[in-house]
Amino acid sequence: MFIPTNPRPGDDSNREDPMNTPEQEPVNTDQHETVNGKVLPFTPRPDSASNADEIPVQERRDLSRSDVIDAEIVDEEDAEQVRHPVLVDPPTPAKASWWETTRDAKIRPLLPAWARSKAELRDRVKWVAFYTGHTVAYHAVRTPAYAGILLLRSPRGLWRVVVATHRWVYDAEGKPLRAAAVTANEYDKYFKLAEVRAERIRKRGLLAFLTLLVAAAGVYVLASYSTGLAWLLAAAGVALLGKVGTPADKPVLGRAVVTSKAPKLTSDVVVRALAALGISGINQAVAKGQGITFPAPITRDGPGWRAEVDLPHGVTVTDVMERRDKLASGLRRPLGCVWPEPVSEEHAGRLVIWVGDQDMSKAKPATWPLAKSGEADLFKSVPFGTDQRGRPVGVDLMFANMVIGAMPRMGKTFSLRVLVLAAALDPWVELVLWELKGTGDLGMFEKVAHEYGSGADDETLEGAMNSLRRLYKELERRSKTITRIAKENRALCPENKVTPQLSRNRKLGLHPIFAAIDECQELFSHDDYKEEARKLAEGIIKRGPAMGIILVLATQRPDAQSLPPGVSANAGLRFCLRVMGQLENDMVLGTSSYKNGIRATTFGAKDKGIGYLVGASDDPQIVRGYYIDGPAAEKIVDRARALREGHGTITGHAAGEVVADEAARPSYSVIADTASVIRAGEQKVWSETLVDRLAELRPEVYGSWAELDGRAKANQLASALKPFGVDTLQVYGRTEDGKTANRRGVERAAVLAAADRHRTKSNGE
Ligand SMILES: Nc1ncnc2c1ncn2[C@@H]1O[C@H](COP(=O)(O)OP(=O)(O)OP(=O)(O)O)[C@@H](O)[C@H]1O
Repeated sequence: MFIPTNPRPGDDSNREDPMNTPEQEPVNTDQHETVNGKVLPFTPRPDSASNADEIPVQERRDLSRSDVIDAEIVDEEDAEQVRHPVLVDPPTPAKASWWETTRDAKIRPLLPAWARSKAELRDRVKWVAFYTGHTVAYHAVRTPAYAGILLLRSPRGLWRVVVATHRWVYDAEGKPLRAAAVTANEYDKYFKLAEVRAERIRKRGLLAFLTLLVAAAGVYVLASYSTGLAWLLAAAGVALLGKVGTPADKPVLGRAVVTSKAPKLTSDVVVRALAALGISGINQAVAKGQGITFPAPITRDGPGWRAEVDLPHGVTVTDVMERRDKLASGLRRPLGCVWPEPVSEEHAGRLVIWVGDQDMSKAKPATWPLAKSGEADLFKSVPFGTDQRGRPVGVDLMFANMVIGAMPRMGKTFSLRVLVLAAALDPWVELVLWELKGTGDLGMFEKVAHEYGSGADDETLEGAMNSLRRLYKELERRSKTITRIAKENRALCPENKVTPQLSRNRKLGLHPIFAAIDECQELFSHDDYKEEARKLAEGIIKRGPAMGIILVLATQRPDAQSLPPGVSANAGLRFCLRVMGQLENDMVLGTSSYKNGIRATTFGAKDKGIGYLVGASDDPQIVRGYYIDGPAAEKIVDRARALREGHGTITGHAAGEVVADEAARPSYSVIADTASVIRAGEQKVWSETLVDRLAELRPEVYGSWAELDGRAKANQLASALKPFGVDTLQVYGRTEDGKTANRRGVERAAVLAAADRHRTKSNGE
């Protein structure tokens, strides 16, 4: 299409009124023929343009009006440009070459998704093995019943065999033909058919007789050879006759596995369901018989069907997502099976509808990949749950904070527990855990937590506040350390934040800190603490991620009083299980989430542990957190404790210290610290080695010890441990360069026993 280059209003010099410019050059019509758009008659026709006076006045007015239809006024720079139209539509590009199109093409994977995922493949193999085993066992148990049924049905089978043989020998199939020949008085034909029949009876009779004879002789020979074989033959014969005598509608074998096949998803069903949503854009398009297209075939995808749909122009995926219940009704499937979602890399009208065979809440929960073995690394994604299709979903906790919100009893603590378990299985992570409901839901973590408290009383709240204060102060210390390192060696700290390498260097004290507060509303709505808690949490949530401090807040009352907006707005990860209203939904998932169709209000009472997870990937995901009950969590924590003992990272509460009030008490004890730095496999350790480790653990306390020489280090530790009843002794060992040496050291058992005594004493005080 062209833009007619109209003159500026009031610009007489450029005015292109045909009445005023009779001498104007005609436009080159050849150019019009070459373009692929609509040509506007923006100048007088060539044959008459040379003489405008020949155009009747009315026609000239019409022409000038038609010039501006569909047009846009553009600035012309000079009169020359006025005469030449400007192309609006770009010229049709030359066809892309094979090279260009294939280079941008989507490469389809060689193997289906289930064959590429180890977990899914293992799952399938397990299922096939279970299925086969179960089927065999099911039928084996019923063998006597099957034998009885076959025996009962064998006489009928024998009768059927006799009748069928008789009909075959006596040519029963030719009977209708012979009868027809008789009715039609076709004697020749009848005689021919009769001859054929006689011949058949002779041959078939002989064959039947010989077969019977051979079979009888065979059975007689085999039976006289062995009685066992005779019984076997008899049983096989009876079973065969029983099978023949079985009515078609009453099979002998029952069904070991009853499958309820989910209905197939077809394009008709999808279009019908979309048309029933009451979206005018879809309705208009469907009425015209166009508008909804399927860019890819509808396929099986995991345990369900996947349809990719291009919605009509102007209709967005959000329009559909916010009507999920209506879509489910249109598809005639339970709500928990229907999951519309956008495709972020495509346009806003590209919709994927995944329809599961089974309601998500009824599907068997997947096992947490770290449940039996393995360590976690918070610098990498940790397994959190599975999506609707059963695919694992992980979260990157490092450099993030998280908010978990839900109505009571919907799975908030269980979801938090999964994250704490992952953090516990990373031996370098310091755990700071406060459960302010007082039910002890996180009690199993006492063995590994640096700080722990459970309760709704003032003392526990004060403890939680102290933790926040400590973490807030820790931000300062860490930021100074990071700035110093970045100045000294940029390569060590390129992004001015904690790196895995820095976090492992215990001298720097930059190890990850995972702080979780369950039922955080107790702090944020407490009359005395709310202001300070808000300030501290906001500071930690904003600055903590870069410093390796992760704050996870869980609440069953996600409103402005319970979760200050400054805190919730800065959380990178959000998990919202069932909530009652738009306000709570947006509080946890972020402003406008509800409007955009991300609605945790659509979850039902049975959707425990299922929620919207935002921040873990480009698009919000529906995730069901792994289900790990109390006893299973206990076992995992035992493993985590052993792991931490091996790395010498049992500190604080787990090591028997009381770290509730930093200001009032010393936040360490040398016996607990010594116990924590002796590794699980070490029976005896040199004192100087322990002093070096203590200096790494708490540089501000033991740093000066590490500067002493070997003998002085041993003396220092000996006098520090003496009050706890731990004596030093001579220990044989090897130096770093492999030489044997006999130096002063301590016995692990003695240190652990003394630490235990100290802990009991402290708790009793
Ligand atoms: N991922 C899950 N899969 C299946 N069931 C779950 C899951 N998570 C939690 N549940 C069930 O939901 C129940 C409530 O969970 P949880 O104690 O975590 O709720 P909550 O939201 O913390 O409750 P409250 O607000 O009272 O603390 C559990 O007893 C458990 O049976």
